[in-house]
Amino acid sequence: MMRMSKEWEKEQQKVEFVQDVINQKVNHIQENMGGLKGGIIDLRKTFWDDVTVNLDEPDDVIETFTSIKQQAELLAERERTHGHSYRVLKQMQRLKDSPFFGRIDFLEDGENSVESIYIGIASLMDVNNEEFLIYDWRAPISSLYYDFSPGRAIYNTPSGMIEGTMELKRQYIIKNGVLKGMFDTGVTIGDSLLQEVLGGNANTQMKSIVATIQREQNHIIRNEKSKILIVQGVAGSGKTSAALQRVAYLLYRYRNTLSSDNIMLFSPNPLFNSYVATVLPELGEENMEQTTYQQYLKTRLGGQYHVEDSFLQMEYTLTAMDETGYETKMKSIRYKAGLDFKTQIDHYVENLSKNGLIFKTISFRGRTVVSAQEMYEYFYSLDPSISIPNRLKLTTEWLLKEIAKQEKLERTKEWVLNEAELLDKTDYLEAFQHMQKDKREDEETFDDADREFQILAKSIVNKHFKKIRSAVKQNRFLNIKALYRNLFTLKEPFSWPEGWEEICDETLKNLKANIISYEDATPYLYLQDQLEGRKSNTLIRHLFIDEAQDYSPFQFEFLKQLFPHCKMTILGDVNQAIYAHTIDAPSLLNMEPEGTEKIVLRRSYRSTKQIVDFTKGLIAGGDMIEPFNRDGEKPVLIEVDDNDALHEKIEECVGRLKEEGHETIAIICKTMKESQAAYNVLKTSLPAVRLMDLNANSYEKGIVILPAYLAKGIEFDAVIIYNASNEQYGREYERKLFYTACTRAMHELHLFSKGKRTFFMDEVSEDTYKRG
Ligand SMILES: Nc1ncnc2c1ncn2[C@@H]1O[C@H](COP(=O)(O)OP(=O)(O)OP(=O)(O)O)[C@@H](O)[C@H]1O
Repeated sequence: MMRMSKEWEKEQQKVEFVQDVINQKVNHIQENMGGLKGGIIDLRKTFWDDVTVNLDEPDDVIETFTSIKQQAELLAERERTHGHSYRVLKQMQRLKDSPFFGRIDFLEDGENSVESIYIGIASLMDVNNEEFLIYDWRAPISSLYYDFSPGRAIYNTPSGMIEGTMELKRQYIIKNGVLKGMFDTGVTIGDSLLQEVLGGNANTQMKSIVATIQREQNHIIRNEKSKILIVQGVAGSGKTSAALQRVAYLLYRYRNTLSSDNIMLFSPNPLFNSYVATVLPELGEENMEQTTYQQYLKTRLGGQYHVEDSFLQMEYTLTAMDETGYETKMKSIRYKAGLDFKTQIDHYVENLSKNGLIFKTISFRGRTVVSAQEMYEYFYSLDPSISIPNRLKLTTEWLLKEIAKQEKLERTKEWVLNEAELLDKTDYLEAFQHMQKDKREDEETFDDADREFQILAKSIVNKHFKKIRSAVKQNRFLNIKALYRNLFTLKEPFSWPEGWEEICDETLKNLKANIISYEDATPYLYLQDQLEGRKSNTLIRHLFIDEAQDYSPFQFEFLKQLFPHCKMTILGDVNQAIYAHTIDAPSLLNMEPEGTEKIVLRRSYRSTKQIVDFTKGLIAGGDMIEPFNRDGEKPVLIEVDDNDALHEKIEECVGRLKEEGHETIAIICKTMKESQAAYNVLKTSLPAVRLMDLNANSYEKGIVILPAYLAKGIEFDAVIIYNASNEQYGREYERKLFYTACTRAMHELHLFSKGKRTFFMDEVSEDTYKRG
């Protein structure tokens, strides 16, 4: 660091100069906004003064409506302008604290002066709006900062490549307008700023990384060409970070055509959603839509079934080994995750195109309106070359007509008369208003009492039929439940997976009880969409799938169908695949459909070199993982004999970690069951400890106990593996879960084991950890 040198002073002056400009601009905006705000308040107060309300004649009504509309538009326009100024103001305020984080001096070929480019989280022009004082980190020229060290350098602009020489690359730490640190980067010097950033405490909210984006991450962030971008990145390599900065980049690059509503992120759990929620707002952008796959399944199936939670499925697969039916469930999970099952469904649908669809009779007050048999005949009388979804549409139209006929007949029935007598005041009034409206349309005069009854009858019957009509419009006359069930009674299935009969029994039993297993939910919806037509989402134009290794090939195909016109960014790590359906299954990270580009990230930034050296020994192919050079203590393994000793040692360890200033400490267990048991004991001696459960959707600093699958994607200053024994982690299948848990640690990793430690450590070199 070049403390207090001349350069330092010059840069501090630059900070102050920029702040001055910001202040002038802020004042200017605030003055304008003050007026605008006053205007809006006045307009709201006097809204009705300028509106002419007259509802006597139809023409007057139209006029009134137009006048209200005009006034509302005026208000909306002013509010929009106000909103925009407000956002700019916020941006300025953010810039003021830390106006820039980087600088490059660039001599473009053919030019004779070097230009100093300062880079920050947003652009800033000088007071005359002529020159850039700060360039947005997403501007084309800023990519030089991320892609090159001093020397020859090149960047891409919409009008072509620009080449030149970078003479200086400098990084800054500026807090509250004061320059705190400054580093010049030579070709061989490591990233000092990154050291500084990574050395700090873990946060309960993810931070933006714009000041230190690494070259390979920049390729992900700025990729524009690929329809599908696949990122295989080792634990802690910045996949999630890259994904979020990429969202910010796309919003900037396509700011006229793309908004945050057009971007969606599938994340691993609700906790993760809150963990990443502040990154984009910090960069001055709105958050994209966020959901979990589970949430999506629940939205679509929750009304009809009890949908098994993916985490409960995981809990079962990790704890129920001794229960009967366990092997069948595991086989079922694997088969239903695969593309063979998808092909099975495709064949089934093909056959259904000829015969075999199952319909539900529509009845009203115990009588049949249209029978299932009639529907069947109508459907299959249609031209077989028309697709099933289109034939269903025609059937819907036909059904609506049949229902309308029935509805008319119903109006003279006895029950209608009875119901009319029981109507309360509001229903009566409603019907009466209808009558008034009808009267105007219809010039003939009626005896009012007679007419009144007719109208009432119509309205009563209409009300009852409304439900039927809406059900028909939603294709509820098609019996998807029965059709899915039938897949498990097929005499000649396309493929016979191992244990098929037991799988069928198990599935049918669940469906009968209105339970849909996690592994059935996707195939079920896929079948439904094949029959009813795809419910594709056209609003979303960029889809991000984080922790993609956890998706089955079937789920991925399904997602592709749901978002057909989308560009996709798929990020994950094959070594963190923790679901039963991912064992031996081809991961979508290994797939390369057409238009795919794949980027591999090998460098791990989260953990110290010592932790990475240890964790890389836990998995096959770990050698390719490169630690970022940041030092810390070696991981510690402590083997104890019994529970009492285990808890005593853990308590001691937590005490020490707290003393050392670690703010987020996680005691990671294998399952929720184990977490609960650990919590019950530890809560007396460590009163501050908290248990994170499935419903947790945010976390705070302190000591938490949680199962590994909930710790996915997030990080802690220190991680304690609650029981790394061979008894607890004794199946090959749990290796990746164990690896995932250990890689959550930034600074310290402590493994406790009741009895002998897991065999996953057999291959780990003894010099990468200490025994305590
Ligand atoms: N270029 C960078 N500059 C600063 N910090 C970085 C950078 N890249 C990654 N990090 C930090 O490394 C940590 C891990 O990043 P992130 O969570 O994005 O990785 P990941 O690949 O999604 O991890 P995992 O798969 O293990 O969940 C975070 O603290 C992040 O801020």
